[in-house]
Amino acid sequence: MQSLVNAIREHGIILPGGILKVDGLVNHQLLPAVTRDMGQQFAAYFRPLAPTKILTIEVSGIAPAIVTAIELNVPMVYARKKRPITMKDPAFHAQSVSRTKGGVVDLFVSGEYLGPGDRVVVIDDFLASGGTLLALNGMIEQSGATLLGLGCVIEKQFEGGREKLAHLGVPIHTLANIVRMNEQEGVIVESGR
Ligand SMILES: O=P(O)(O)OC[C@H]1O[C@H](OP(=O)(O)OP(=O)(O)O)[C@H](O)[C@@H]1O
Ligand SMILES: O=c1[nH]c(=O)c2nc[nH]c2[nH]1
Repeated sequence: MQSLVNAIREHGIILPGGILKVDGLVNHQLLPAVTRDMGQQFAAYFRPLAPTKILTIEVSGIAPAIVTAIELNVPMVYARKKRPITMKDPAFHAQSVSRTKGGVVDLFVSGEYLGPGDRVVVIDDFLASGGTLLALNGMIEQSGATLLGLGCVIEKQFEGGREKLAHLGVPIHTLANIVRMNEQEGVIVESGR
């Protein structure tokens, strides 16, 4: 997705620990044209699979997930990191590691909004180690829903997450791919795959 690649080149900053700061377009500020394009790209890719629901995780997955859900005209559900008193049983639970805040994070999805009839596409902002997508898949399995595919805005190819998700046997679609990044070369980014 060329508009995204251009925005990463313009806004992306390499931080210690292999973190790419893209707060200017994904994680803090959102750009309307680029965000709208994300939804159109994901929708075009996943529409033939006939999903009935988009699943993501708060907070940075919500924007790309909702624009995709709007394009596909299906509901979007986001996993919550703290269980609210409004969430009744059954609720599905998993854990992931927060890459930008550190520590283990609890994830909760209510059985009211995810269940055996659902055909689910998961959308998130980053595919890095793949741990977060595995955690989301764990909740899909608990619910009895069917995982159809995984979509992420930015893939960090050098972290190998795609390989760790291959056993799920579903298509993985990303919109921009960070091939590598370092002080000497900067951010080497290409369109996703
Ligand atoms: O493939 P992984 O190694 O699991 O990394 C990807 C996850 O890391 C980030 O979560 P984080 O909790 O840092 O950020 P957020 O609160 O901005 O969503 C990002 O939003 C993804 O969900
Ligand atoms: O802002 C972010 N930058 C990253 O490099 C990253 N990797 C996983 N999650 C991430 N979030």
